[in-house]
Amino acid sequence: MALLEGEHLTKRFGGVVAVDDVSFSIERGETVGLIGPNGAGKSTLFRLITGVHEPTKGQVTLDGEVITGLKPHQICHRGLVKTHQIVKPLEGLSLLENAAVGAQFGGRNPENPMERAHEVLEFVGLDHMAHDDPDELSVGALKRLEIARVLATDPEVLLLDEVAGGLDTDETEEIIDLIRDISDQGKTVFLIDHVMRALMSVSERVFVLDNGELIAKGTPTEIQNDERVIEAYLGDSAARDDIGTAAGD
Ligand SMILES: Nc1ncnc2c1ncn2[C@@H]1O[C@H](COP(=O)(O)OP(=O)(O)OP(=O)(O)O)[C@@H](O)[C@H]1O
Repeated sequence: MALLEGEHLTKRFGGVVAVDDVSFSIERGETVGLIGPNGAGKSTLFRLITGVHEPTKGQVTLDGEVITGLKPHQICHRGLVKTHQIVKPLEGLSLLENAAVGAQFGGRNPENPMERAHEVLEFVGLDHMAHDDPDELSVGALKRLEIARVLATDPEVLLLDEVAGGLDTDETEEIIDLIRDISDQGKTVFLIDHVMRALMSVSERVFVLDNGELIAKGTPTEIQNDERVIEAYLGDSAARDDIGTAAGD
């Protein structure tokens, strides 16, 4: 049975159909990438899954149970959590305290939040800075702190929203390795990223949204050679070049 399923998900904002009858399923332990041109509906689809938006139609099931209609914190307690695209650590709190807040309030096992916080900071390579102020962090370290924050909740499914965005080459490599480590722990990962090299190299399957519609699903190689996908990106030459380049990975 699929771990995460969307059935006929649709979201309208007035006259805009941001997500249009999208159905998908993701198996336990899979890493799946979600791509699409700007405005395709990727963030909206993630918000329908995490309970930030209610779908106009359709539903999401997690491990066979409908989660549509639940609040984001309730969905988090069921084991599905998303990183924020723009990382804003809690002001005045150390890295350790930021991660501990995730464990304490979002955690499925909230005992010993400080211990859990240390564990996840170590996992993302930041435990040596546990008592530092997040203000001092590089963009790459901030993204890793955000991943630590969600890992602290002990999720089964992680939705990663542009965790490779804005990173330099070395930081991108570190994030790719970190996503692989998360996947190696058996977690299920669904990620949006405009950094094609990162997304294509970690994803077992890729879904493509265009104008709210899911126009393709397949392995990275299938997606990079799919005519409809290439067509969808034709207006965006940088992304098209990225898709082509990533095909060599
Ligand atoms: N809260 C909202 N109210 C009204 N329209 C919205 C809202 N959120 C998204 N939209 C619209 O829905 C469409 C899909 O937007 P969305 O942000 O989901 O796309 P995206 O694929 O995540 O884009 P990007 O890659 O640029 O982040 C766009 O036309 C957007 O303007």
